[in-house]
Amino acid sequence: MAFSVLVIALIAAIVLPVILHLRTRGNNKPRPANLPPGSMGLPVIGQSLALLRAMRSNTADRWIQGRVARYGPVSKLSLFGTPTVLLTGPAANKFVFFSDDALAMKQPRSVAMILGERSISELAGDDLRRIRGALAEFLKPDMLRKYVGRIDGEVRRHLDESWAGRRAVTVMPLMKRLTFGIISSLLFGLAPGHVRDALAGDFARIAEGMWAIPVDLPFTAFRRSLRSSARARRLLEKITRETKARLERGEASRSSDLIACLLSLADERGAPLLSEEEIVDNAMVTLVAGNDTSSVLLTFMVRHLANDPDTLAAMVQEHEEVAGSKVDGEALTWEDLGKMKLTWRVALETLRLVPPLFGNFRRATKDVEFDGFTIPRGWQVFWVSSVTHMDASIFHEPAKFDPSRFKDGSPATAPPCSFVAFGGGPRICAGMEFARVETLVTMHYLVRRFRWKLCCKENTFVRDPMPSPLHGLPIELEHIGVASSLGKSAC
Ligand code: HEM
Repeated sequence: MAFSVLVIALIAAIVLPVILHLRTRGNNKPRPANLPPGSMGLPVIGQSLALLRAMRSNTADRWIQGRVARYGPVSKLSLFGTPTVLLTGPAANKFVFFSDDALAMKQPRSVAMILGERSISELAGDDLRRIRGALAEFLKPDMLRKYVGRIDGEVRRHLDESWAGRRAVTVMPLMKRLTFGIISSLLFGLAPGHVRDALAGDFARIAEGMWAIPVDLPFTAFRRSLRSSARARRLLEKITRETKARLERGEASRSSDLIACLLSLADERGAPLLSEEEIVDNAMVTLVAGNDTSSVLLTFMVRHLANDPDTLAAMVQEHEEVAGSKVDGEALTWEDLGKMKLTWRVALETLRLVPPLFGNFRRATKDVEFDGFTIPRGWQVFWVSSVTHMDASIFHEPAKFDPSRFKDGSPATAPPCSFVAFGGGPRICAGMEFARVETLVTMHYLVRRFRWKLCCKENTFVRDPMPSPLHGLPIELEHIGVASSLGKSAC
Protein backbone atom coordinates (compact mmCIF):
# COMPACT_ATOMS: atom_id res chain seq x y z
CA MET A 1 0.00 0.00 0.00
CA ALA A 2 2.62 2.48 1.12
CA PHE A 3 4.79 1.45 -1.83
CA SER A 4 2.05 2.04 -4.41
CA VAL A 5 1.36 5.44 -2.87
CA LEU A 6 5.05 6.20 -3.21
CA VAL A 7 5.00 5.17 -6.86
CA ILE A 8 1.95 7.38 -7.53
CA ALA A 9 3.67 10.22 -5.68
CA LEU A 10 6.80 9.81 -7.78
CA ILE A 11 4.75 9.77 -10.98
CA ALA A 12 2.91 12.89 -9.88
CA ALA A 13 6.12 14.60 -8.76
CA ILE A 14 8.27 13.75 -11.76
CA VAL A 15 6.32 12.60 -14.81
CA LEU A 16 3.40 15.04 -14.71
CA PRO A 17 5.56 18.15 -14.37
CA VAL A 18 7.78 16.86 -17.20
CA ILE A 19 4.70 16.52 -19.46
CA LEU A 20 3.53 19.98 -18.42
CA HIS A 21 6.98 21.37 -19.05
CA LEU A 22 7.12 19.82 -22.52
CA ARG A 23 3.61 21.14 -23.35
CA THR A 24 4.38 24.68 -22.27
CA ARG A 25 7.95 24.79 -23.55
CA GLY A 26 6.94 26.19 -26.91
CA ASN A 27 5.26 29.22 -25.27
CA ASN A 28 8.35 30.35 -23.39
CA LYS A 29 9.72 33.69 -24.46
CA PRO A 30 13.27 33.63 -25.88
CA ARG A 31 15.93 33.70 -23.19
CA PRO A 32 18.35 36.65 -22.98
CA ALA A 33 21.81 35.89 -24.35
CA ASN A 34 23.76 36.83 -21.22
CA LEU A 35 22.30 34.36 -18.78
CA PRO A 36 24.68 33.28 -15.99
CA PRO A 37 26.70 30.11 -16.62
CA GLY A 38 25.50 26.76 -15.24
CA SER A 39 23.38 23.77 -16.16
CA MET A 40 19.62 23.56 -15.55
CA GLY A 41 19.74 19.79 -14.96
CA LEU A 42 16.76 17.57 -15.78
CA PRO A 43 13.48 19.30 -16.71
CA VAL A 44 11.52 20.41 -13.61
CA ILE A 45 13.58 18.32 -11.17
CA GLY A 46 16.70 20.33 -11.99
CA GLN A 47 19.06 20.27 -9.02
CA SER A 48 16.35 20.11 -6.30
CA LEU A 49 16.99 16.52 -5.27
CA ALA A 50 20.77 17.03 -5.35
CA LEU A 51 20.49 20.07 -3.06
CA LEU A 52 18.05 18.38 -0.67
CA ARG A 53 20.30 15.30 -0.56
CA ALA A 54 23.35 17.47 0.15
CA MET A 55 21.48 19.29 2.93
CA ARG A 56 20.49 16.01 4.56
CA SER A 57 24.07 14.72 4.46
CA ASN A 58 25.53 18.02 5.70
CA THR A 59 27.41 18.61 2.45
CA ALA A 60 25.27 21.47 1.17
CA ASP A 61 28.02 24.03 1.85
CA ARG A 62 30.42 21.93 -0.22
CA TRP A 63 27.76 21.46 -2.89
CA ILE A 64 27.28 25.23 -3.22
CA GLN A 65 31.05 25.87 -3.08
CA GLY A 66 31.51 23.27 -5.85
CA ARG A 67 29.13 25.27 -8.06
CA VAL A 68 30.93 28.51 -7.20
CA ALA A 69 34.31 26.92 -8.06
CA ARG A 70 32.88 25.68 -11.36
CA TYR A 71 30.75 28.60 -12.54
CA GLY A 72 31.69 31.58 -10.33
CA PRO A 73 29.61 33.50 -7.75
CA VAL A 74 26.65 33.88 -10.14
CA SER A 75 25.27 30.73 -11.76
CA LYS A 76 22.00 29.35 -13.05
CA LEU A 77 20.28 26.14 -12.02
CA SER A 78 16.76 24.88 -11.49
CA LEU A 79 15.26 24.48 -7.99
CA PHE A 80 11.77 23.31 -7.02
CA GLY A 81 10.53 23.50 -10.59
CA THR A 82 11.69 27.09 -11.21
CA PRO A 83 14.72 28.43 -13.10
CA THR A 84 16.97 29.96 -10.49
CA VAL A 85 20.07 32.11 -10.18
CA LEU A 86 22.38 31.27 -7.28
CA LEU A 87 24.09 34.38 -5.91
CA THR A 88 26.97 34.26 -3.43
CA GLY A 89 29.27 36.77 -1.72
CA PRO A 90 28.75 40.11 0.07
CA ALA A 91 28.08 42.13 -3.11
CA ALA A 92 25.46 39.60 -4.22
CA ASN A 93 23.85 39.57 -0.76
CA LYS A 94 23.66 43.37 -0.82
CA PHE A 95 22.09 43.27 -4.27
CA VAL A 96 19.44 40.77 -3.07
CA PHE A 97 18.64 42.59 0.17
CA PHE A 98 18.41 46.08 -1.36
CA SER A 99 16.62 45.36 -4.67
CA ASP A 100 13.08 45.15 -3.34
CA ASP A 101 11.69 46.80 -6.47
CA ALA A 102 13.12 44.06 -8.72
CA LEU A 103 13.40 41.04 -6.42
CA ALA A 104 10.26 40.16 -4.46
CA MET A 105 10.25 37.82 -1.46
CA LYS A 106 8.22 35.16 -3.22
CA GLN A 107 8.32 31.72 -1.65
CA PRO A 108 7.63 28.62 -3.72
CA ARG A 109 3.85 28.17 -4.25
CA SER A 110 3.80 25.21 -1.84
CA VAL A 111 4.94 27.48 1.04
CA ALA A 112 2.06 29.91 0.38
CA MET A 113 -0.33 26.93 0.47
CA ILE A 114 1.00 26.08 3.94
CA LEU A 115 1.45 29.55 5.47
CA GLY A 116 -1.34 31.46 3.75
CA GLU A 117 -1.70 33.96 0.92
CA ARG A 118 -1.66 37.08 3.14
CA SER A 119 1.55 36.42 5.05
CA ILE A 120 4.43 38.89 4.96
CA SER A 121 6.39 36.52 2.71
CA GLU A 122 3.76 36.80 -0.03
CA LEU A 123 3.06 40.53 -0.08
CA ALA A 124 4.68 43.51 -1.79
CA GLY A 125 4.38 47.32 -1.92
CA ASP A 126 1.93 49.03 0.47
CA ASP A 127 0.54 45.74 1.82
CA LEU A 128 4.04 44.60 2.73
CA ARG A 129 4.87 47.89 4.44
CA ARG A 130 1.59 47.78 6.39
CA ILE A 131 2.17 44.21 7.64
CA ARG A 132 5.89 44.73 8.38
CA GLY A 133 5.00 47.92 10.30
CA ALA A 134 2.33 46.06 12.28
CA LEU A 135 4.73 43.24 13.23
CA ALA A 136 7.36 45.83 14.18
CA GLU A 137 4.86 47.37 16.62
CA PHE A 138 5.00 44.11 18.56
CA LEU A 139 8.66 43.18 17.98
CA LYS A 140 10.20 46.61 18.68
CA PRO A 141 12.52 47.00 21.71
CA ASP A 142 10.03 49.24 23.60
CA MET A 143 7.49 46.44 23.54
CA LEU A 144 9.94 43.58 24.09
CA ARG A 145 11.33 45.13 27.27
CA LYS A 146 7.90 44.45 28.80
CA TYR A 147 8.24 40.74 28.03
CA VAL A 148 11.66 40.03 29.57
CA GLY A 149 10.02 38.98 32.86
CA ARG A 150 7.59 36.65 31.05
CA ILE A 151 10.43 35.04 29.08
CA ASP A 152 12.43 34.75 32.31
CA GLY A 153 9.52 32.83 33.88
CA GLU A 154 9.20 30.48 30.86
CA VAL A 155 12.96 29.72 30.91
CA ARG A 156 13.10 28.98 34.64
CA ARG A 157 9.97 26.82 34.52
CA HIS A 158 11.42 24.88 31.59
CA LEU A 159 14.77 24.28 33.31
CA ASP A 160 13.02 23.19 36.53
CA GLU A 161 10.74 20.78 34.66
CA SER A 162 13.06 19.33 32.02
CA TRP A 163 16.69 19.79 33.12
CA ALA A 164 16.82 19.90 36.93
CA GLY A 165 17.63 16.56 38.57
CA ARG A 166 18.60 14.89 35.24
CA ARG A 167 22.02 13.33 34.67
CA ALA A 168 21.65 13.53 30.89
CA VAL A 169 19.37 15.36 28.47
CA THR A 170 19.03 15.70 24.70
CA VAL A 171 19.38 19.38 23.93
CA MET A 172 17.68 19.92 20.56
CA PRO A 173 14.17 18.67 21.44
CA LEU A 174 14.33 20.54 24.76
CA MET A 175 15.35 23.80 23.11
CA LYS A 176 12.52 23.37 20.60
CA ARG A 177 10.11 22.87 23.50
CA LEU A 178 11.48 25.93 25.29
CA THR A 179 11.38 28.29 22.31
CA PHE A 180 7.93 27.06 21.31
CA GLY A 181 6.75 27.74 24.86
CA ILE A 182 8.18 31.27 24.80
CA ILE A 183 6.93 32.20 21.35
CA SER A 184 3.45 30.69 21.71
CA SER A 185 3.03 32.48 25.04
CA LEU A 186 4.09 35.85 23.62
CA LEU A 187 2.39 35.52 20.26
CA PHE A 188 -0.90 33.88 21.23
CA GLY A 189 -0.99 34.05 25.04
CA LEU A 190 -0.96 30.21 25.21
CA ALA A 191 -0.25 28.78 28.67
CA PRO A 192 1.61 25.46 29.12
CA GLY A 193 -0.69 22.48 28.60
CA HIS A 194 -2.02 20.08 26.03
CA VAL A 195 -3.26 22.76 23.59
CA ARG A 196 0.25 24.21 23.44
CA ASP A 197 1.75 20.71 23.04
CA ALA A 198 -0.65 19.81 20.22
CA LEU A 199 0.13 23.07 18.44
CA ALA A 200 3.87 22.38 18.79
CA GLY A 201 3.32 19.04 17.01
CA ASP A 202 1.38 20.78 14.23
CA PHE A 203 4.10 23.39 13.74
CA ALA A 204 6.80 20.69 13.58
CA ARG A 205 4.85 19.02 10.73
CA ILE A 206 4.26 22.40 9.05
CA ALA A 207 8.03 23.04 9.00
CA GLU A 208 8.76 19.57 7.56
CA GLY A 209 6.43 20.17 4.62
CA MET A 210 7.92 23.50 3.65
CA TRP A 211 11.05 21.94 2.12
CA ALA A 212 9.40 18.72 0.97
CA ILE A 213 8.53 17.81 -2.62
CA PRO A 214 5.07 19.45 -2.90
CA VAL A 215 2.98 16.37 -3.68
CA ASP A 216 -0.45 16.50 -2.05
CA LEU A 217 -1.03 12.76 -1.68
CA PRO A 218 -1.71 10.59 1.40
CA PHE A 219 1.38 9.88 3.52
CA THR A 220 3.51 12.65 2.00
CA ALA A 221 5.18 15.22 4.25
CA PHE A 222 3.49 17.92 2.19
CA ARG A 223 -0.01 16.50 2.86
CA ARG A 224 0.76 16.21 6.60
CA SER A 225 1.97 19.80 6.57
CA LEU A 226 -1.21 21.08 4.88
CA ARG A 227 -3.41 19.22 7.39
CA SER A 228 -1.42 20.56 10.35
CA SER A 229 -1.56 24.06 8.90
CA ALA A 230 -5.37 23.86 8.60
CA ARG A 231 -5.64 22.65 12.23
CA ALA A 232 -3.27 25.37 13.52
CA ARG A 233 -5.18 27.98 11.55
CA ARG A 234 -8.50 26.94 13.13
CA LEU A 235 -6.96 27.28 16.59
CA LEU A 236 -5.49 30.71 15.78
CA GLU A 237 -8.84 31.87 14.38
CA LYS A 238 -10.49 30.82 17.67
CA ILE A 239 -7.78 32.58 19.70
CA THR A 240 -8.20 35.71 17.55
CA ARG A 241 -11.98 35.78 18.18
CA GLU A 242 -11.51 35.23 21.91
CA THR A 243 -8.80 37.91 22.14
CA LYS A 244 -11.05 40.36 20.31
CA ALA A 245 -13.80 39.73 22.86
CA ARG A 246 -11.34 40.13 25.77
CA LEU A 247 -10.07 43.42 24.30
CA GLU A 248 -13.66 44.66 24.03
CA ARG A 249 -14.33 43.71 27.66
CA GLY A 250 -11.09 45.45 28.73
CA GLU A 251 -9.59 42.13 29.93
CA ALA A 252 -6.66 42.34 27.48
CA SER A 253 -4.54 45.21 26.22
CA ARG A 254 -2.42 45.92 23.17
CA SER A 255 0.66 44.57 24.95
CA SER A 256 -0.91 41.25 26.03
CA ASP A 257 0.45 39.33 23.03
CA LEU A 258 0.95 39.59 19.25
CA ILE A 259 -2.69 38.81 18.39
CA ALA A 260 -3.93 41.49 20.83
CA CYS A 261 -1.40 43.95 19.42
CA LEU A 262 -2.38 43.31 15.79
CA LEU A 263 -6.12 43.49 16.64
CA SER A 264 -5.56 46.86 18.35
CA LEU A 265 -3.92 48.54 15.35
CA ALA A 266 -6.13 50.89 13.35
CA ASP A 267 -5.62 53.00 10.23
CA GLU A 268 -6.11 56.78 10.11
CA ARG A 269 -9.90 56.29 9.71
CA GLY A 270 -10.06 54.07 12.78
CA ALA A 271 -10.67 50.88 10.74
CA PRO A 272 -8.73 47.70 11.68
CA LEU A 273 -5.27 47.84 10.09
CA LEU A 274 -5.19 44.09 9.43
CA SER A 275 -7.94 41.68 8.42
CA GLU A 276 -8.43 38.55 10.54
CA GLU A 277 -6.94 36.45 7.72
CA GLU A 278 -3.85 38.68 7.77
CA ILE A 279 -3.56 38.37 11.55
CA VAL A 280 -3.72 34.57 11.39
CA ASP A 281 -1.36 34.23 8.38
CA ASN A 282 1.23 36.53 9.92
CA ALA A 283 1.01 34.95 13.36
CA MET A 284 1.68 31.61 11.58
CA VAL A 285 4.64 32.97 9.64
CA THR A 286 6.13 34.69 12.70
CA LEU A 287 5.94 31.47 14.67
CA VAL A 288 7.55 29.45 11.87
CA ALA A 289 10.25 32.11 11.36
CA GLY A 290 10.97 32.47 15.05
CA ASN A 291 10.72 29.04 16.57
CA ASP A 292 13.14 26.67 14.89
CA THR A 293 15.71 29.39 14.24
CA SER A 294 16.11 30.28 17.92
CA SER A 295 16.14 26.66 19.09
CA VAL A 296 18.91 25.88 16.59
CA LEU A 297 20.96 28.83 17.86
CA LEU A 298 20.59 27.77 21.52
CA THR A 299 21.41 24.13 20.73
CA PHE A 300 24.58 24.98 18.83
CA MET A 301 25.67 27.45 21.51
CA VAL A 302 25.51 24.57 24.00
CA ARG A 303 27.56 22.46 21.59
CA HIS A 304 30.24 25.11 21.02
CA LEU A 305 30.53 25.99 24.71
CA ALA A 306 31.10 22.32 25.58
CA ASN A 307 34.26 22.47 23.47
CA ASP A 308 35.45 25.90 24.62
CA PRO A 309 35.94 26.04 28.42
CA ASP A 310 37.64 29.47 28.30
CA THR A 311 34.69 31.15 26.59
CA LEU A 312 32.30 29.36 28.93
CA ALA A 313 34.26 30.58 31.98
CA ALA A 314 34.17 34.17 30.68
CA MET A 315 30.44 33.87 30.08
CA VAL A 316 29.85 32.47 33.57
CA GLN A 317 31.66 35.49 35.00
CA GLU A 318 29.51 37.85 32.93
CA HIS A 319 26.34 36.23 34.23
CA GLU A 320 27.51 36.03 37.84
CA GLU A 321 28.14 39.79 37.74
CA VAL A 322 24.60 40.37 36.48
CA ALA A 323 23.17 38.00 39.11
CA GLY A 324 25.27 39.70 41.82
CA SER A 325 23.41 42.96 41.25
CA LYS A 326 20.01 41.36 41.87
CA VAL A 327 17.99 40.07 44.78
CA ASP A 328 17.93 36.27 44.92
CA GLY A 329 15.27 34.97 42.49
CA GLU A 330 14.48 38.38 40.98
CA ALA A 331 13.63 38.20 37.25
CA LEU A 332 16.03 39.64 34.67
CA THR A 333 15.25 43.04 33.17
CA TRP A 334 15.94 44.69 29.82
CA GLU A 335 18.84 46.61 31.44
CA ASP A 336 20.43 43.32 32.60
CA LEU A 337 20.44 42.03 29.04
CA GLY A 338 22.46 45.06 27.92
CA LYS A 339 25.30 43.80 30.16
CA MET A 340 25.51 40.40 28.44
CA LYS A 341 27.75 41.56 25.60
CA LEU A 342 30.06 38.54 25.48
CA THR A 343 27.10 36.14 25.43
CA TRP A 344 25.64 37.91 22.40
CA ARG A 345 29.03 37.74 20.65
CA VAL A 346 29.07 33.99 21.30
CA ALA A 347 25.58 33.81 19.78
CA LEU A 348 26.63 35.77 16.67
CA GLU A 349 29.72 33.60 16.16
CA THR A 350 27.55 30.49 16.53
CA LEU A 351 25.19 31.92 13.90
CA ARG A 352 28.13 32.59 11.58
CA LEU A 353 29.28 28.97 11.78
CA VAL A 354 25.82 27.38 11.76
CA PRO A 355 23.30 29.82 10.29
CA PRO A 356 19.86 28.32 10.99
CA LEU A 357 18.59 29.55 7.62
CA PHE A 358 20.77 28.09 4.89
CA GLY A 359 19.47 30.67 2.43
CA ASN A 360 16.23 31.95 0.95
CA PHE A 361 14.50 32.82 -2.30
CA ARG A 362 13.44 35.96 -4.10
CA ARG A 363 11.54 36.23 -7.41
CA ALA A 364 12.57 38.66 -10.18
CA THR A 365 9.61 40.93 -10.93
CA LYS A 366 11.38 42.24 -14.07
CA ASP A 367 14.54 41.46 -16.06
CA VAL A 368 17.37 42.61 -13.83
CA GLU A 369 21.18 42.77 -14.24
CA PHE A 370 23.78 41.63 -11.74
CA ASP A 371 27.54 41.37 -12.36
CA GLY A 372 27.02 41.56 -16.12
CA PHE A 373 24.41 38.78 -16.21
CA THR A 374 20.67 39.01 -16.79
CA ILE A 375 18.25 37.47 -14.31
CA PRO A 376 15.05 37.14 -16.36
CA ARG A 377 11.66 38.17 -14.99
CA GLY A 378 9.93 35.28 -13.20
CA TRP A 379 13.18 33.50 -12.28
CA GLN A 380 14.05 32.72 -8.67
CA VAL A 381 17.09 34.13 -6.94
CA PHE A 382 18.65 31.92 -4.27
CA TRP A 383 20.95 33.60 -1.72
CA VAL A 384 22.94 31.49 0.74
CA SER A 385 24.68 32.54 3.92
CA SER A 386 27.38 29.93 4.39
CA VAL A 387 29.63 30.77 1.44
CA THR A 388 30.15 34.31 2.74
CA HIS A 389 30.39 33.21 6.37
CA MET A 390 33.15 30.74 5.51
CA ASP A 391 35.11 33.02 3.17
CA ALA A 392 38.70 33.18 4.51
CA SER A 393 39.27 36.57 2.87
CA ILE A 394 36.49 38.00 5.08
CA PHE A 395 36.67 35.88 8.24
CA HIS A 396 40.24 34.92 9.16
CA GLU A 397 40.44 31.17 9.90
CA PRO A 398 36.73 30.83 9.17
CA ALA A 399 36.33 27.34 10.70
CA LYS A 400 37.58 28.60 14.09
CA PHE A 401 35.02 29.49 16.77
CA ASP A 402 36.12 32.98 17.76
CA PRO A 403 33.44 35.26 19.31
CA SER A 404 35.91 38.17 19.48
CA ARG A 405 35.24 38.73 15.75
CA PHE A 406 32.02 40.42 16.84
CA LYS A 407 33.58 42.75 19.38
CA ASP A 408 31.60 45.76 18.20
CA GLY A 409 28.46 43.86 17.37
CA SER A 410 29.52 43.23 13.78
CA PRO A 411 32.69 41.82 12.20
CA ALA A 412 35.13 44.73 12.25
CA THR A 413 36.80 44.56 8.83
CA ALA A 414 34.16 42.71 6.84
CA PRO A 415 32.38 44.42 3.93
CA PRO A 416 28.63 45.08 4.36
CA CYS A 417 26.37 42.03 4.04
CA SER A 418 29.15 39.56 4.98
CA PHE A 419 27.38 38.35 8.11
CA VAL A 420 23.86 37.54 6.96
CA ALA A 421 22.46 35.06 9.48
CA PHE A 422 19.58 37.54 9.98
CA GLY A 423 19.43 38.59 6.32
CA GLY A 424 19.78 42.30 5.61
CA GLY A 425 18.19 45.47 4.21
CA PRO A 426 14.51 46.30 4.63
CA ARG A 427 13.56 42.60 4.99
CA ILE A 428 16.12 41.88 7.73
CA CYS A 429 14.79 39.45 10.35
CA ALA A 430 11.88 41.19 12.09
CA GLY A 431 12.45 39.11 15.23
CA MET A 432 16.18 39.72 15.76
CA GLU A 433 15.64 41.53 19.09
CA PHE A 434 13.20 38.86 20.21
CA ALA A 435 15.85 36.22 19.43
CA ARG A 436 18.43 38.21 21.40
CA VAL A 437 16.19 38.41 24.46
CA GLU A 438 15.33 34.71 24.60
CA THR A 439 18.94 33.67 23.89
CA LEU A 440 20.42 35.85 26.63
CA VAL A 441 17.81 34.93 29.24
CA THR A 442 18.21 31.19 28.50
CA MET A 443 22.00 31.32 28.61
CA HIS A 444 21.92 33.28 31.88
CA TYR A 445 20.17 30.44 33.72
CA LEU A 446 21.85 27.61 31.82
CA VAL A 447 25.45 28.58 32.55
CA ARG A 448 24.70 29.42 36.18
CA ARG A 449 22.92 26.14 36.91
CA PHE A 450 24.71 23.51 34.82
CA ARG A 451 27.95 22.28 33.30
CA TRP A 452 27.79 19.75 30.49
CA LYS A 453 29.78 17.27 28.43
CA LEU A 454 28.89 16.07 24.94
CA CYS A 455 27.90 12.39 24.83
CA CYS A 456 28.81 11.99 21.12
CA LYS A 457 32.39 12.60 20.14
CA GLU A 458 31.38 12.94 16.48
CA ASN A 459 30.69 16.63 15.92
CA THR A 460 28.41 16.54 12.87
CA PHE A 461 24.96 17.77 11.97
CA VAL A 462 22.46 17.47 9.13
CA ARG A 463 20.15 20.05 7.58
CA ASP A 464 16.59 18.82 7.41
CA PRO A 465 16.11 21.68 6.45
CA MET A 466 17.25 23.29 9.72
CA PRO A 467 20.60 22.22 11.20
CA SER A 468 20.19 19.33 13.60
CA PRO A 469 23.16 17.88 15.51
CA LEU A 470 23.83 14.15 15.62
CA HIS A 471 21.14 12.38 17.73
CA GLY A 472 19.77 15.79 18.82
CA LEU A 473 22.87 16.54 20.93
CA PRO A 474 22.76 14.32 24.01
CA ILE A 475 24.79 15.77 26.90
CA GLU A 476 25.76 14.69 30.41
CA LEU A 477 24.73 17.26 32.99
CA GLU A 478 26.42 18.40 36.16
CA HIS A 479 24.31 20.56 38.51
CA ILE A 480 26.16 23.41 40.09
CA GLY A 481 23.56 24.40 42.58
CA VAL A 482 22.00 27.78 41.66
CA ALA A 483 18.40 26.70 42.10
CA SER A 484 15.53 28.55 40.50
CA SER A 485 13.09 30.36 42.77
CA LEU A 486 10.21 30.92 40.43
CA GLY A 487 8.00 32.16 43.26
CA LYS A 488 9.84 35.48 43.25
CA SER A 489 9.86 35.88 39.46
CA ALA A 490 8.12 38.91 37.99
CA CYS A 491 5.88 36.57 36.00
C1 HEM B 1 18.38 33.07 15.78
C2 HEM B 1 17.19 33.36 15.42
C3 HEM B 1 16.76 33.83 14.06
C4 HEM B 1 17.41 33.82 12.85
C5 HEM B 1 18.81 33.30 12.56
C6 HEM B 1 16.53 34.41 11.88
C7 HEM B 1 16.84 34.60 10.54
C8 HEM B 1 16.03 35.27 9.64
C9 HEM B 1 16.42 35.61 8.29
C10 HEM B 1 17.73 35.24 7.63
C11 HEM B 1 15.39 36.30 7.75
C12 HEM B 1 15.36 36.97 6.38
C13 HEM B 1 15.10 36.01 5.24
C14 HEM B 1 15.34 36.68 3.90
O1 HEM B 1 15.65 37.86 3.80
O2 HEM B 1 15.20 35.97 2.90
C15 HEM B 1 14.34 36.37 8.73
C16 HEM B 1 13.10 36.96 8.52
C17 HEM B 1 12.11 36.99 9.46
N1 HEM B 1 12.20 36.63 10.77
FE1 HEM B 1 13.82 35.79 11.68
N2 HEM B 1 15.37 34.76 12.50
C18 HEM B 1 15.47 34.44 13.84
C19 HEM B 1 14.51 34.63 14.82
C20 HEM B 1 13.28 35.20 14.62
C21 HEM B 1 12.28 35.38 15.65
C22 HEM B 1 12.47 35.01 17.12
C23 HEM B 1 11.18 35.91 15.04
C24 HEM B 1 9.85 36.32 15.63
C25 HEM B 1 9.54 36.35 16.88
C26 HEM B 1 11.50 36.08 13.63
C27 HEM B 1 10.65 36.61 12.70
C28 HEM B 1 10.99 36.85 11.39
C29 HEM B 1 10.07 37.40 10.41
C30 HEM B 1 8.60 37.79 10.67
C31 HEM B 1 10.77 37.49 9.20
C32 HEM B 1 10.22 37.98 7.86
C33 HEM B 1 10.56 39.44 7.67
C34 HEM B 1 10.12 39.96 6.30
O3 HEM B 1 9.83 39.16 5.45
O4 HEM B 1 10.10 41.19 6.12
N3 HEM B 1 12.78 35.63 13.42
N4 HEM B 1 14.76 35.77 9.89
